[in-house]
Amino acid sequence: MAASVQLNLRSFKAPFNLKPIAKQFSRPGRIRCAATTPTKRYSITLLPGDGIGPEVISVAKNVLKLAGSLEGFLSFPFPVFPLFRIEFSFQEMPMGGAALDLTGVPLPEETLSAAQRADAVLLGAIGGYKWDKNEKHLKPETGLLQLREGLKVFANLRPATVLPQLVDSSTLKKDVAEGVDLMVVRELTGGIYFGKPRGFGTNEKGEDIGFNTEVYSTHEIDRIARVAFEIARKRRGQLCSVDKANVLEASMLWRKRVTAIASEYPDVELSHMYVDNAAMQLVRYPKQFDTIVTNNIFGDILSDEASMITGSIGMLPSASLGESGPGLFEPIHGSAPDIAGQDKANPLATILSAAMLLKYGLGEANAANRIENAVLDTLNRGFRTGDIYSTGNKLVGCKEMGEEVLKSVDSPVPTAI
Ligand SMILES: NC(=O)c1ccc[n+]([C@@H]2O[C@H](COP(=O)([O-])OP(=O)(O)OC[C@H]3O[C@@H](n4cnc5c(N)ncnc54)[C@H](O)[C@@H]3O)[C@@H](O)[C@H]2O)c1
Ligand SMILES: CC(C)[C@H](C(=O)O)[C@@H](O)C(=O)O
Repeated sequence: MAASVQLNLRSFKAPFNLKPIAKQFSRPGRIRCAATTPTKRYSITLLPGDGIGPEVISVAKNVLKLAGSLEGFLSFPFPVFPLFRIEFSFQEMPMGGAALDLTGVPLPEETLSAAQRADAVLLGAIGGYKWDKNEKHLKPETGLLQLREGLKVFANLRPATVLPQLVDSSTLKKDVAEGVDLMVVRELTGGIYFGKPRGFGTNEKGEDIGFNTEVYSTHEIDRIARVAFEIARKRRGQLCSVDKANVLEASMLWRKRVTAIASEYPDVELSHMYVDNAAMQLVRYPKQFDTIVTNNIFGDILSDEASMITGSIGMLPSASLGESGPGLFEPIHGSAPDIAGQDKANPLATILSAAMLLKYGLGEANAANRIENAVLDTLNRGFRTGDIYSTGNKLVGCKEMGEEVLKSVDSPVPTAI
């Protein structure tokens, strides 16, 4: 099936539905579909990567498969029957350190072309101590940047929502963390990560230097600003643009263009904030933020900071979208080498990334909601990995957490209202 992956700005809304689960519909019985039942087929490229990447991807893949298989049933009036079926075909490809060990490069051509051909891409995480001293072009991280560039996914959405179930896991006081629901819109394919000139050299004193360039053009700022305004419009109508316009020329242009684009969105309230203040405000009073738009490097840092408000970096999903072509969906955390291979990773960020894949990548909002509700249900039933554990809950590993989410996906379908 052709990907439903165009950046459909009108369809953006907060990817996590926190409204109380009020209605419970019985899941339709298992029905053997007639051969004539229309089938939606989606090809998903899986990039497990390194460290905890394979652990969390294997869990998320099962959740995705099950959620897809439950779609297409019309449950009222009885008898139930399938209107359509969803089938996924998964292709697993090496990426990052795993690819370096296998092929000598962090993003083999075959991996990039499989990702480009897919309807959507789900990535675990890349990197690890083993490759930390590699030359730049042989670092796992370089492969990730090449992938984002190769897929042209310039808009990175990183929602940070404090779930009522996890408010005690936040490092912030309950009254500060409670109710936080923000979205960081990070520019992903420009700025200092990609700007030229860059490299190593020597200065006039003969000293070694390393240098990078923060550069943004008008069209790069305009397109990410429009994505952010569209998202803010679907949320609470407030957009805060974060920059360093008191010092950096690239930020001065950023602020000028975001202000200009604001005239297309009179219903959205725009504010500007310097990044140092934003970092402080995020821990002082995070509820003031609705949607944040910022450049590549500030978005990287602020979204990690925002993750701790929610309890753990193991909870935050992300979606990276371009104007066309497949989206890239990944948890915001890294390969966590300190806990890799120990069944300690929290798979929820990757499971929620799979939900974002369904919603933003394939337009399957119903299946996405099913997964989000299953995550809430699993937390309601008291299951916690170590990073979000608090007394009175049940401590589980990555695999068991995945099994519990599967049970919640497979149980009566909670419909959020
Ligand atoms: N998108 C990516 O693939 C990505 C993102 C960030 C970092 N990295 C890479 O990952 C490697 C490790 O980086 P780092 O240590 O700075 O960041 P990290 O996110 O891997 O880990 C930071 C801390 O958070 C914990 N953590 C992360 N994910 C977790 C999860 N799902 N469940 C429980 N705990 C979790 C880790 O155990 C660690 O203590 C580096 O090579 C880095 O470049 C990759
Ligand atoms: C691993 C690294 C290249 C990456 C980034 O800096 O974008 C990571 O920190 C992230 O946030 O996904």
